[in-house]
Amino acid sequence: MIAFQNVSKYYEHQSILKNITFTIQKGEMAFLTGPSGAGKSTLLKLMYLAEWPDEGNIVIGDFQLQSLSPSQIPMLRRSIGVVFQDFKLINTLSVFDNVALSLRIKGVIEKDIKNLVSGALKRVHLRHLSDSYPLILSGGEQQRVAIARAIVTEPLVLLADEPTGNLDPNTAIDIIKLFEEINLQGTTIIIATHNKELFKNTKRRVLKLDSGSLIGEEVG
Ligand SMILES: Nc1ncnc2c1ncn2[C@@H]1O[C@H](COP(=O)(O)OP(=O)(O)OP(=O)(O)O)[C@@H](O)[C@H]1O
Repeated sequence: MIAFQNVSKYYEHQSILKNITFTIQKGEMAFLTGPSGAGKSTLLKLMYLAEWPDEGNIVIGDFQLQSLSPSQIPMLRRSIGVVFQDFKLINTLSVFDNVALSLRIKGVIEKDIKNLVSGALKRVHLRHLSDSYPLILSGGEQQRVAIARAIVTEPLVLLADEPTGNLDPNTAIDIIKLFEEINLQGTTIIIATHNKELFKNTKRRVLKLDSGSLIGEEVG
């Protein structure tokens, strides 16, 4: 499903990711861990095309990144959902409208938007907050809205970059349980975190990154 083959990335001639090779199976939920500055965010950025590799090959589903045509780039971006530490919600839009935004940009008709957004909010257990605005929600609730926004387009892959970094430990575990539920419904998920507590006892693969190199993997 996802394959990195000898991928390297440089910023200003400095090597940030070094010869990275790994695969993630379709339907897998895996963690990517390592200390601050190890390159976790950069590695995720290569998957959602915020950055491009300088060397090596990346395959995501049916897409080979090195031979993507310009018209395939938006198609690939649409098949990947991303969740960030700071939620990145639009505070002047309601929960419903935050989740609906990408569908509206795509031109989906309002009747379908209503069904899709309700479905996504149900999956994150937030339907009752549909008309609320982000700033009155707790951090955990805001992250659930961000997750609903990421899954409303039914992406093949959901990427999460330190998704619990702004949350207290119990809320963080609840968010990981939510990812588990979403994964059970078939979405491939990769969660980048430096927080070992998140993958302890999950029995999920944990890829370990240090100073830009994959130094091994373990089972959480
Ligand atoms: N746009 C950029 N230009 C130059 N250097 C960058 C850029 N983005 C990241 N870096 C450097 O690349 C290295 C890896 O950064 P990255 O954010 O991928 O690490 P990380 O493991 O996600 O760290 P953290 O957990 O602190 O977010 C760091 O040394 C960082 O300073």
